[in-house]
Amino acid sequence: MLQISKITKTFNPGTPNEVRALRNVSLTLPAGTFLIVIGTNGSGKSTLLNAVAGTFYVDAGAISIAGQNITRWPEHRRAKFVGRVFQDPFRGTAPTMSIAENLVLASRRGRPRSLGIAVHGKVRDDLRARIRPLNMGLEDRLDNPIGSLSGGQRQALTLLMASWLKPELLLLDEHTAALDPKTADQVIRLTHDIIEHDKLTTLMVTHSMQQACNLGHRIVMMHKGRVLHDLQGPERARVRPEDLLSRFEDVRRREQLDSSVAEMLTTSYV
Ligand SMILES: Nc1ncnc2c1ncn2[C@@H]1O[C@H](COP(=O)(O)OP(=O)(O)OP(=O)(O)O)[C@@H](O)[C@H]1O
Repeated sequence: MLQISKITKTFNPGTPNEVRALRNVSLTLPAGTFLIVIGTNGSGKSTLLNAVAGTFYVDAGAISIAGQNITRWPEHRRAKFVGRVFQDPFRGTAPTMSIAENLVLASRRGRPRSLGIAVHGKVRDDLRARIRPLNMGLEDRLDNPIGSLSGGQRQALTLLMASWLKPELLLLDEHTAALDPKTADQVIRLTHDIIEHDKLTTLMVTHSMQQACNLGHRIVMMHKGRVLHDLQGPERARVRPEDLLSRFEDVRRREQLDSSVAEMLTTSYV
């Protein structure tokens, strides 16, 4: 269960570069909920994920995971509960270490690193069995450095590693945006299978309305640091990509109207 209560985050407060990235955002995700986050550029989607992961502390409000208030926990302490995959396939893995070594480290998240990375015998067999379902032939390349893999192969492994220990929360930030369409589809199928199989509570940011409609249980649309729409139940079940696009169009029209009104007001006062 993830509970976000009235969180706010302002970057560069009191300066000309001030950005109110999150304004009083509240969300409750019962355990096992797969939430898709969509929204206009700069609406606060990544900031929301960063706030939950502990990249920074929020200015106000509270965040709890599995009943524990983690609002003031540093990022490394939250990492035990949170698995994460970024847009950039080059983040999240150690490029000079082998596939096997990376996987062993993922399987030990939150435990001392001084244990050494012995990868032989049964451990190798277990690793092979875990990565075979990716259907990328990586089970025969356990000793290859991760840096030698393609972006899609790396992203599939990063996803596997992030979900290895069945985290309380999985955060996916546009994790297929840098992949070609075929590889993106493959990683999305894998995403669906892992989340369904392990019933992981998940927040996934995407700009693809198709992905938003095909995946998950609930869709939140953000705009200017706020949750503008929260589609659940029958409303979520009915929604189509074109419906979501028309909601974006509404936002754009309202923005245009607001700026025209502001212009008119400014003009009439000069
Ligand atoms: N570390 C930071 N310092 C200053 N401003 C930031 C920082 N992180 C985000 N912002 C600003 O906060 C706002 C929200 O950014 P965020 O990255 O959360 O948007 P987003 O919805 O993920 O956008 P996009 O869809 O374009 O990736 C933006 O105006 C962004 O420039």
